Amino acid sequence: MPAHASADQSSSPDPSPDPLQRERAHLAASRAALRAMRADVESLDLSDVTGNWVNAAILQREMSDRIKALADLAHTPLFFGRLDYLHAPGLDGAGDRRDEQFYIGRRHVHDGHGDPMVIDWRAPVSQPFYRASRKDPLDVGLRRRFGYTGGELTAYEDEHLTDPAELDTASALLAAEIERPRVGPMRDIVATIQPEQDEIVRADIHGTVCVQGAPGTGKTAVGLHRVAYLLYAHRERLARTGTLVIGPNRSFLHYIEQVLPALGELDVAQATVEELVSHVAVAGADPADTAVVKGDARMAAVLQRAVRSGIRLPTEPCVVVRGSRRWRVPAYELEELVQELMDRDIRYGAALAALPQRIAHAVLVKMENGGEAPDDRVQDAVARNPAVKAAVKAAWPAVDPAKLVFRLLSDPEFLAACADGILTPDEQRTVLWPKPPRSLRTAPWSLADAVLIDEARDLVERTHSLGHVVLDEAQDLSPMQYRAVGRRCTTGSATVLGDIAQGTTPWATASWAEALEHLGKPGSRVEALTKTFRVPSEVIGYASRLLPGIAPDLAPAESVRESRGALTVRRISPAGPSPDDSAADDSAALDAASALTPPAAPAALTDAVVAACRETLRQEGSVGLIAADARIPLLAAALDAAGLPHLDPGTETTAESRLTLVPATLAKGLEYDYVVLDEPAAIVDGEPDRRTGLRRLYVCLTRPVSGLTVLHSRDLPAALRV
Ligand SMILES: Nc1ncnc2c1ncn2[C@@H]1O[C@H](COP(=O)(O)OP(=O)(O)OP(=O)(O)O)[C@@H](O)[C@H]1O
Repeated sequence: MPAHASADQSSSPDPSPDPLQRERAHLAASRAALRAMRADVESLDLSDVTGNWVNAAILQREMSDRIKALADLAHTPLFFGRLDYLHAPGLDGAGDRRDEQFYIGRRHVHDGHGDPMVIDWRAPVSQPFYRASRKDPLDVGLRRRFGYTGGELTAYEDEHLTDPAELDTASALLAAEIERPRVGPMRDIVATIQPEQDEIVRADIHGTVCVQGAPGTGKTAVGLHRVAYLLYAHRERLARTGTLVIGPNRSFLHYIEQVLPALGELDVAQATVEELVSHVAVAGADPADTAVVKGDARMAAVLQRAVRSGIRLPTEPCVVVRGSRRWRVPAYELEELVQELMDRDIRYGAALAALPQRIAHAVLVKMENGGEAPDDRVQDAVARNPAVKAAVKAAWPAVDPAKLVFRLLSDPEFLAACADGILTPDEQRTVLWPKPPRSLRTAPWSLADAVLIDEARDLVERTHSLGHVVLDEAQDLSPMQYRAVGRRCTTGSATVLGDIAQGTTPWATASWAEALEHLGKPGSRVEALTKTFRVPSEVIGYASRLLPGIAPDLAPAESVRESRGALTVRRISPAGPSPDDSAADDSAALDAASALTPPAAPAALTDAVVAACRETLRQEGSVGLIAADARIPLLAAALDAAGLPHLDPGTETTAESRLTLVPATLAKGLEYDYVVLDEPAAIVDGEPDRRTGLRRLYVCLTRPVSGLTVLHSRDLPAALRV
């Protein structure tokens, strides 16, 4: 692929013979056009068009969003690619210009005549930028990628896809983008989306897509670009129905929250599962075995019974007195009405709202038979009659979801009645609170309890469903949590992203087929991403040694990074680092030696970790010190004592502050140029079982982009010793 980086600075009249100058001229003209578009919007006078203040406020907001979207961000290139078609393509998305050359960028820019200067990356005409290949050029003669330095267009790279003489070489610009040091929040990848990723980004909105991807294969990036794509392709529909991105915790959401705004999409909600089900304040945590049972899909059946447990078939008639007359609906007729509602597949609350109307209707029929001519207003009045209300209350009592779950968890007899044949007696004992709380307010609600309440709420009243939901780190959800997410997209679709090998909850899913079933999207397609953009080969090779033990069905990822990455595994003896301490394979010998020596004093390890952080900070980019949660306070104090400022994972790294101290349980989804990993054995021990511990370690080992330093005083897990 011919690459060009230098410009001929000659001042020849436009069009310049130097292609780079011509491209710069197009960039300057596009920027001017964007400024003009923005000025147009800013100068619109809304005073005539807005009939009332509500409309005015809405329009004003739309306008200010549009003005924001039209900002020319100095460090975000306006276009990053060019496609020269062999023939004029279908004009969909390209305005009415009958040209074969298109500049591809983050947003659409047109000139004063309405002719496109830059085409949105999501338009159909841009798609071949991501998909065209020598094998299938998709009518593209030339694909040009642009390189920028500090907002200046400084290079370009050409691929003549139909030229058999041109060699197929790797893109240096793509490699540079992948290798670029990471500081600050996650950034978009629009310029370098890969074909297999693009397939997922542009998948049809009607279907749910599940992506199994190894660490760093771009699952999160793909999910976010997919939302941006869907908002472009189905803007009106999704503006009505809404989109939501669900992530594992706030630090993670903070890390990704800039990506969609950078793509011009400001209106996407982001939440954790906990936030979705925040009907009660979560104050407690369940022991693992309790959480597993509470998260089991069988709990849905228990709740179904519990919600309906108060229904009673009437045995008394309902007598309505109106004026001087009494109307009597006999018990058998009421029973039929209740039975019919029980048989129908409608929400408990909808049936509760329908029953008084049904009874009132029965009264009205009797009135008509008695020679009266009642209208709808009479029916409403009868439905509100105290006798009808009392009959409804006796047959179909209102259900408060939180109270219901409270009762289930504190009343063994009620639980036994609802769980009979569904949960074993042992399981029932497991879910009961050891000491029933006094009141709803003082109950030690756990996240699993909040999910149960959410399920009960949905049985009473249908949960609002969105147009599209992206669920990241999906492997960690319990079946009941999948159901909670699933009911938020019953009428829409979902993008489910995860990695079975990174499942670190006791209820983590064993298979995507099962997860999709619980989500209510059985049989959805599952795609695999296997090329890691983050983790260098040396490091992914090392971490993948854990795979046979933690997810035997998964193949190791392949790294697309140019740099093999630096991997150092060092045992710290009580006296300090061992003399020979550079490469991974040293650890086996060192481990063998350690059988004779007592475990290293933690102080020596901590000193070595602080020294490694200081050393690593000499290089450009971000540094993450990842350690077992229990070791965080000690390490924080040691870093403070050494005068090394450090951040929490939720805080953005900046050029001045590049070191983040990361508890192992918060490392998921994050990445750093360099990772210093403290005492793997402590990370494994931090989890309730060994497999989960090793999975947590796998997550931690796969956070670095360029280098990994593992420091340990205790033995490494066997798979990592050789
Ligand atoms: N096509 C691409 N071009 C350039 N960079 C990419 C591309 N795809 C992914 N990346 C980069 O690779 C890194 C990992 O991506 P991402 O975090 O989305 O992976 P992931 O699969 O969600 O990882 P994990 O499972 O570890 O959470 C990010 O820095 C992302 O920007």
